[in-house]
Amino acid sequence: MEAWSVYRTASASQWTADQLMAAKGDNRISLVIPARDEEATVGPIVAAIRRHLIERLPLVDELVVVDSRSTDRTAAVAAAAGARIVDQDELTQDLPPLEGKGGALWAGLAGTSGDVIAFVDADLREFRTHFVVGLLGPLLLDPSVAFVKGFYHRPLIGATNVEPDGGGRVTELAARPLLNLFWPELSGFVQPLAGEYAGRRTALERIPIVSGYGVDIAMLIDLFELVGLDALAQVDLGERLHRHQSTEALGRMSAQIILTVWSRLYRQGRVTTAAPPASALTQFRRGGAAALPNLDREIVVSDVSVHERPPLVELRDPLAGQGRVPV
Ligand SMILES: O=c1ccn([C@@H]2O[C@H](COP(=O)(O)OP(=O)(O)O)[C@@H](O)[C@H]2O)c(=O)[nH]1
Ligand SMILES: O=C(O)[C@@H](COP(=O)(O)O)O[C@H]1O[C@H](CO)[C@@H](O)[C@H](O)[C@H]1O
Repeated sequence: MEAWSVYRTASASQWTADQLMAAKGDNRISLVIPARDEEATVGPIVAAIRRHLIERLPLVDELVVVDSRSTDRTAAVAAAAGARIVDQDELTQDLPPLEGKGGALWAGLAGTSGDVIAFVDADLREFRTHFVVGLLGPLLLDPSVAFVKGFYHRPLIGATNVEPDGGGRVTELAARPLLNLFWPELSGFVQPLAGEYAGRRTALERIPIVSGYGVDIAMLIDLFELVGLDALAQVDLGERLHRHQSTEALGRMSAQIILTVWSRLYRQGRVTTAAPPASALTQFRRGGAAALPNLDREIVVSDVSVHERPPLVELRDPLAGQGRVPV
């Protein structure tokens, strides 16, 4: 891990957008922002990318916000700021639905044409475009890199205080331990669940896309299996501020991540089982109607199952997708 980290860890400050413009060549670059109910933050993110990375310098060729079944004005706000809107369900034709963030990312991949695709969350505060420049650097400067994850310090912004590195709770309590135990080669990734990453289409279209919040860890594991650790990299983007979900919501996210990890272990023959794991999560919420005697809590049961779509190349051409990807 240390050897990999030494030569595959970079900093966004190592290059500028102008340098990347010179290195871009014939590469077309798509930027995809998955967004569910992000009207409060998606506009400034889109506006900054359009202003600095499209209008001032045409580094980004395609800027898409995937409207992930939002119930607010996310699509209108993003369109007004200059993004093309893709509805999460418009491209699925007769495919079974793919829920949650994974479905949004699938729509972003299927609905764009760039040779390189970068993904940025829509709930970022104080977004700056060096996030995108940082992610693109290794891909435009090193043909042996297929996929780049961002990493950053992640303050946890509470109602009354800020915990400097308290963010990334599911990363620290679930994803990092699981990866260290079962894929120690990936233990060098500082933020394995980072929502900011970029990759070559030739790789991203040859892995399955997992639904919900399993998508990020599945992508890292599946790309590691497909292209190898040497083709993966990470870039320091400084600090990331975003909207935090409740502990209850992160419990559901964690369950999806654990089920996704289990599915990879099972697929690789590293675990066998007579009884597959359940897919319902029971949680207990203060207040609400007492559901059982002496249980002064509301019982909340959630379906935390994860599903996946086959690699895009296989959906287009059933015979494609064999073997490792030439990066
Ligand atoms: O069903 C979903 C859930 C999330 N997201 C988006 O995926 C990104 C990361 O999700 P979220 O912020 O909920 O995760 P967190 O950062 O809290 O772990 C955000 O841009 C969300 O708007 C989405 O497009 N569809
Ligand atoms: O890293 C994490 O633990 C979670 C939750 O972060 P916080 O504890 O709310 O800062 O956030 C990430 O995980 C999600 C699942 O992979 C990603 O979809 C998010 O983009 C990422 O922010």
